[in-house]
Amino acid sequence: MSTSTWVIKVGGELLSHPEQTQELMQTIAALQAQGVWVVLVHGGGDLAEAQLSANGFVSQKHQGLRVTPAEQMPVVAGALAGTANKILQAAAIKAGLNSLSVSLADANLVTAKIKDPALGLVGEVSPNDASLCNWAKAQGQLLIVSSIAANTQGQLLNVNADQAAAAIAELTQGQLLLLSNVAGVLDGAGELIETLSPTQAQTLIQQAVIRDGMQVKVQAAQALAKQLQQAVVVGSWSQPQQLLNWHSGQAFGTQVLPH
Ligand SMILES: Nc1ncnc2c1ncn2[C@@H]1O[C@H](COP(=O)(O)OP(=O)(O)O)[C@@H](O)[C@H]1O
Ligand SMILES: CC(=O)N[C@@H](CCC(=O)OP(=O)(O)O)C(=O)O
Repeated sequence: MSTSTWVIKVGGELLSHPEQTQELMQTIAALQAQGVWVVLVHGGGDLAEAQLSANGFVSQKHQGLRVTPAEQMPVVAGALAGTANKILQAAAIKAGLNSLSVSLADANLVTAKIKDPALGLVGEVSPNDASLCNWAKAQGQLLIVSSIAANTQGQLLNVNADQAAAAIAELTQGQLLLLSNVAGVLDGAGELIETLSPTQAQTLIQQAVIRDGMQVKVQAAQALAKQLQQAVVVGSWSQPQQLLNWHSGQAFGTQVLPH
């Protein structure tokens, strides 16, 4: 059986739904049995927000990205590379999956640099070394990846998890699925957009119909779709069964098209 690679990204809100988290892991086990190797990239924005607030910090977002001053980085790294990453690792173990939970800073997966000093320690990443991925794929190990990176100056960087997932999909030449707390990209009337071309996306962003975190998501999806010349799915994590249906050819969510 030939093995295909899927990079599935889940937004942090999933972590507040343990039953759905478990269902997702069971679905990943079923996909693996059908010859799909999965990398699970995760967010954890809600958790980071809660931990920052518990530590007396006020956190701000700029165009969907969390401004991350150096003094807030230990808390953000703890929430994302620690709590969120290991909650998912534990859920994978419960589902009987053989898995390894790491961050973008591990195994030279990516190179990272500061995106814009005005945003603090927010990182921008490019794919680098696929050795760990190749090994994990050969072993049939699920890889769980948090979006904490490090630059060559030894600074931890906070990377938007959709951008992290796009870099890992480029690294592995995998199919990217960005799963969030909404059915997909919605139009001005709140209806699901089934296919989204670059021109349509540009218009909807200009009209602020696509905004905040969804704008970052759509732009990451578009860049990757163009790079790999294949559609990227933006859908919901609430019905993991859709992933199995998708494997048998049934579309769900929004297909973000390369052209
Ligand atoms: N056009 C749109 N369609 C769907 N969601 C949108 C749109 N514009 C903005 N959003 C917001 O984007 C959110 C998803 O992005 P984000 O919060 O970053 O999710 P995640 O944490 O899952 O990556 C939605 O819950 C919604 O509030
Ligand atoms: C720079 C930046 O915005 N980093 C994000 C990383 C986590 C993330 O993207 O989480 P979700 O997928 O749950 O939104 C943050 O701190 O929230």
